Amino acid sequence: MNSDLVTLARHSIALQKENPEASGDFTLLMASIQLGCKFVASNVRKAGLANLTGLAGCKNITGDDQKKLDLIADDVFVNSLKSSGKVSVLVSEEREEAIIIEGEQSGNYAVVFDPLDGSSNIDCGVSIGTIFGIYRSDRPSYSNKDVLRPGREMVAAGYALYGSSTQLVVSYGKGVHCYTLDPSLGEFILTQENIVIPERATIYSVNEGNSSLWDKQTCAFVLSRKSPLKGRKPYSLRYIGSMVADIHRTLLYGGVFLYPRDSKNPAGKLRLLYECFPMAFLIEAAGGRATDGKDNILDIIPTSIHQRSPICIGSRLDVSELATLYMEMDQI
Ligand SMILES: O=P(O)(O)OC[C@H]1O[C@](O)(COP(=O)(O)O)[C@@H](O)[C@@H]1O
Ligand SMILES: [Mg+2]
Ligand SMILES: [Mg+2]
Repeated sequence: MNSDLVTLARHSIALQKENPEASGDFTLLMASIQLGCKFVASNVRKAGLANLTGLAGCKNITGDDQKKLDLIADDVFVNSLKSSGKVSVLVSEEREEAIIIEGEQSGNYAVVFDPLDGSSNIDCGVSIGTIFGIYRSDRPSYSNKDVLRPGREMVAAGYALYGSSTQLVVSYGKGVHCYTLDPSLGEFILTQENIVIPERATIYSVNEGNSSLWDKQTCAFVLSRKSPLKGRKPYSLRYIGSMVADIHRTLLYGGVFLYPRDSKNPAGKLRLLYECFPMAFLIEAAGGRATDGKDNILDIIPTSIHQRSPICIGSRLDVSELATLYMEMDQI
C-alpha cells in the first residue's frame, strides 16, 4: 500500500495555503461534491441490481428523456450542496430554473452541474460521469446573474468519471489533478498531479453519424484528420458518447473532441454552463484549448442557464487548426 496517501481534502488545503484569504469554506464545499460523487458512484455500481436503469418517464428542459439515475443524481447533488451551507445558487441540467438559496443556509459560491453525463450509456454499463463548475458569488442578492458569467471567472471545475474505477478530476485554477476513490477507505486519493495534455495527438472524437449535417469547416477538419497530407499519420476515431469519458481520454492521451453545430442543432448540442465551461476550464489548465469555432469557450458570456454551444476541445495544436479553418473558410 502507498504509505503517503494524500486525500483530496489534504491536497486542496495544501494548495490553498498559498491564498491568505482562504477560510475553509471551499474545502467544505468540495467535501459536499465528493459526498455526492461517492453516493452516485455507489448507485451506478448497483444500477442493474436495484432497478435503477431505464427511463423516469419525463423530459428535462432541453427535451432529453430523463433516466431514473439522472433524477437520483440530481437529488443527491442538490441535497448535498444545499446542506453544505456554502452555496447561494445552484444550476442543474435537470431543473428548468436555478435554485436560489437565501438566509442561513446560503454561502459564497454558485455551482453549475450536470448530475449525470452520458445518460444514454447508463443501461449498457459504459462509463458515465458528473460535471461541475464553481463560481464565487459574494453579492448581497443572489440571482441567475451569479452564473451568467464567462467560464473564465470560475474558481474551480471538475468531473467525476464512473468507470472501471471512480475518478475525480479537478482544477482549482492552476493545474489539473486526478483523485481515485479507494472503495475500502471511502476516500478520494491523489493519483495524478498537474496533468498536462499533449499538444498534439492522433485521435479525433466526434459523432460522425451527423456528418451530412455539418458545416464545411467541420467537414474539412475531419477529412484532414482522416486523410492527412503525405507523410502524416491518419488519426484514429474514438467516440464513447459520454462527454466525461471522451474528455478524460482526451486529457490523458491528447487529440480533439468535437460536438459541432449542425443543421439539426444550429446552436450545437452540449450545454455551455455545465458541460462546455467546466471542461474548457480543465483542458486550458492542462495546457489545451477549447473554441466554439470563433471564440475561446471560456470567454463566451452566457445569456441563459441552459444555453448550448458548439465545442472543439483538446490538444492545443489540433484545436488551433480548426479555429484557423473557421477564420479562413469564412472569408471564402
Ligand atoms: O449521442 P450524441 O448525439 O453523440 O451525444 C453525446 C453527447 O451527449 C451527452 O450524452 C449529453 O449529456 P447528458 O447525458 O448529460 O444529456 C454527452 O455526454 C455526449 O458527449
Ligand atoms: Mg451531459
Ligand atoms: Mg446529464
